[in-house]
Amino acid sequence: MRRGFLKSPGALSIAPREPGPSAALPKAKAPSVQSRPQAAPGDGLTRVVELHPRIVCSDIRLPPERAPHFMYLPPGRADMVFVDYLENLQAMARWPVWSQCSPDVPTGSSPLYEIRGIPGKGLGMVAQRHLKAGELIVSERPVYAQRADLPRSSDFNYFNGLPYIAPVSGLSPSAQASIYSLTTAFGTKRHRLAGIFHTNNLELDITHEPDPQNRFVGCFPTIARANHDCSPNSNYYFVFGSFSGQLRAMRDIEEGEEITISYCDALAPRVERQAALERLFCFTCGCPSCSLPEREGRLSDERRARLDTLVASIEQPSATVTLEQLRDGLQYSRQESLYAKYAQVLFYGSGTLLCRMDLQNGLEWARMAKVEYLTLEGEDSATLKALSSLLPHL
Ligand SMILES: C[S@@+](CC[C@H](N)C(=O)[O-])C[C@H]1O[C@@H](n2cnc3c(N)ncnc32)[C@H](O)[C@@H]1O
Repeated sequence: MRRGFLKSPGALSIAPREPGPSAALPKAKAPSVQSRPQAAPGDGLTRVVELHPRIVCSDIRLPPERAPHFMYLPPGRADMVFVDYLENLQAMARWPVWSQCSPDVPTGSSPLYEIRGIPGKGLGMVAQRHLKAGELIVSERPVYAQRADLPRSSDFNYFNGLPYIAPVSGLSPSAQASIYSLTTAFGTKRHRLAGIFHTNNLELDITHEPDPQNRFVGCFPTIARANHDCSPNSNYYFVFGSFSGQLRAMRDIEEGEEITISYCDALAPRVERQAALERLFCFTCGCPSCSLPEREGRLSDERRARLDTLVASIEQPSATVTLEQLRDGLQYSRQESLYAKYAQVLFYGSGTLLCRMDLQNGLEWARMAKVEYLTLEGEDSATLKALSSLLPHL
């Protein structure tokens, strides 16, 4: 099995990403310690490997180089736990980011948003005042993070929760409370911790390699409260350098409006989006795009399908699309209120135009892409930085 080695913060991805699902806050009643699953079932299988920061082997039956280990951060505290191979955790422990800042576990309160009940959706985030496009709504470290595909013994599964019980049980009480306050979409079908992480984890862009075995996910207690919309108004972005998740308004959001992100492939047809949301998050999407009447719904699907084809094609350096087709892509993204796609069309479109020496349009599109990525991802945007270093004069 290929082992991805973590790079120090600062390694950048230039590939624009789609946001994934979200995470949550501790405000509401966290179950009492007594009602939480006890760590006992996994205890006989764990072994402390290092003390500062604390690294624990989670299954001593596996060869040490293949066994998942977990590490508590920042050193001396346990606000976050990371599950990965030992070698990667040891490399990560040396990152300077852990001493640069150690934000408290978020409390969920903010003048920008309120976490409250949303009919038919459980809790959600609601803007407490007008939020401007590009405004940072939440910035937080994950409380739990892991390599997505780790080898496990057959008795470590979703039903008994053994992959999660021991790592979570060593977290600080506030970090544990923030996890246990989150919702699970899977009821009794999965162990509560497995259900919570499967419902709330978001992708962490830790490496710049497009290698599926290097996928990482993490749980952000506040961002997790953002519900889904197929044309979301905010964007989740992982900032590798500070190891934090950020939620930003992609457009102006009115006071009282729900703050939403996308959990699925926004360009898939409506039936496919709905099937994926049912399967992965156990809800039926009733967002405005999914609630369009038959004819408008079909037109929306067509625009998204054309946008999908265009984006797939301009991601290739040898794309042969016309300026007219690129402009159509911008129009479809605007019509579907897909701001992340709008930025992607500008970014890849600028590359396509520059490649065929259309300097005037290519540079203008690159300039517009910078503006969009600043709005979507802020100044730490890897795409923004890549554009700035390639075209510093823009
Ligand atoms: C990451 S959580 C979002 C926060 C969650 N509503 C809560 O109470 O903590 C994902 C879960 O929220 C609910 N949810 C999210 N978006 C929804 C939507 N558009 N319609 C209905 N339920 C939704 C589903 O139960 C889903 O499994």
